[in-house]
Amino acid sequence: MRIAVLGGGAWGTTLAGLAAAQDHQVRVWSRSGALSLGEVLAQAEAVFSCLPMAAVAGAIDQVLALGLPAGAIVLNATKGLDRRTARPASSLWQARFADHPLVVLSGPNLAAEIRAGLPAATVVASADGQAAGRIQQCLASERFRVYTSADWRGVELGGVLKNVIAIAAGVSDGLGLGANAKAALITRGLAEMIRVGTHWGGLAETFYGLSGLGDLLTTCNSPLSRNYQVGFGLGKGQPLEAVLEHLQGTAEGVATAAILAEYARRSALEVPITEQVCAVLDGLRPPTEALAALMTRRLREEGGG
Ligand SMILES: NC(=O)C1=CN([C@@H]2O[C@H](COP(=O)(O)OP(=O)(O)OC[C@H]3O[C@@H](n4cnc5c(N)ncnc54)[C@H](OP(=O)(O)O)[C@@H]3O)[C@@H](O)[C@H]2O)C=CC1
Ligand SMILES: O=C(CO)COP(=O)(O)O
Repeated sequence: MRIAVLGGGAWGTTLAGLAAAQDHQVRVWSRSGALSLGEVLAQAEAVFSCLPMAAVAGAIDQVLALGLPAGAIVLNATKGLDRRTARPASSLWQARFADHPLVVLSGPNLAAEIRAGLPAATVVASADGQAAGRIQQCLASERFRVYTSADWRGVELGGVLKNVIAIAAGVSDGLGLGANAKAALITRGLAEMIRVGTHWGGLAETFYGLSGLGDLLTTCNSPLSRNYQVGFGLGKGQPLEAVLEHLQGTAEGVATAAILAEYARRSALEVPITEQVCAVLDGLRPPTEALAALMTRRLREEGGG
């Protein structure tokens, strides 16, 4: 396949490497790269969008102005929410490229581990099963196992929503709260992800798969995760600005938490962990008080809803 990769960061270069290793023709567009967007898009059969969320709307405008080859598959690998619409990145692509098959790729995929040749699995999801199958064939290898799914909303939202819980898990470890606390946080975080994800049209069962629970476990447990690193720094008492200054790359959960909390307030959705993550990110509450607020919530029955 001829593949255009948008974004020369950690994830773009990693996906480009996986596709190139399967002998596909890959061209990467990044602002500092040698190729223009027009050169990268020319004759592309698939466009892999691996940009940070903040860059997606602008990139879509530029791609629209240049035009996409007919039938080219749009694959979204961004894990974030759009500040203006509170929708995930694939919605922005879908709104402007309705004639193109849309696929989302999401899973427990820390780029650094994949680049080091460690094994990983992911999910490619689409309403167009043929398009998902083409991407599956394109990327699958002995080191990268690719599953398909029809629940593209749920698959994408798993990757988006777990970033907020990963910040909370980092805070928990930064405070030294132990394994019991973190297990509780991850489990109740998954319930929160399912509450929001099903509200937005994902299937509950998808969140128990690789793109939900799988990615949640990876990012809540690995110091390689940028979102976890943000939380860990906050838990250690550092201000957000200082943590972000030293962070290598994008931590989408910081913006996602604020966008989700605002949306949840307007929609009467219960997102207690996200609310506390926001309060800590905004410097309104120290992590120990956020913990106390979660521990002293109204007592209730366990359950996802
Ligand atoms: N890293 C990972 O392990 C994974 C990341 N993701 C997701 O992929 C997305 C990208 O993450 P990642 O690659 O890690 O991020 P990085 O911070 O490593 O790289 C971001 C890339 O996007 C380019 N970029 C930044 N701003 C703009 C802009 N305004 N216009 C055009 N290009 C821009 C960057 O700059 P430049 O053009 O200067 O090169 C860089 O090439 C995120 O949504 C993340 O959640 C998903 C799975 C795994
Ligand atoms: O999404 C990821 C792994 O699946 C990457 O996580 P971070 O963005 O937190 O580094």
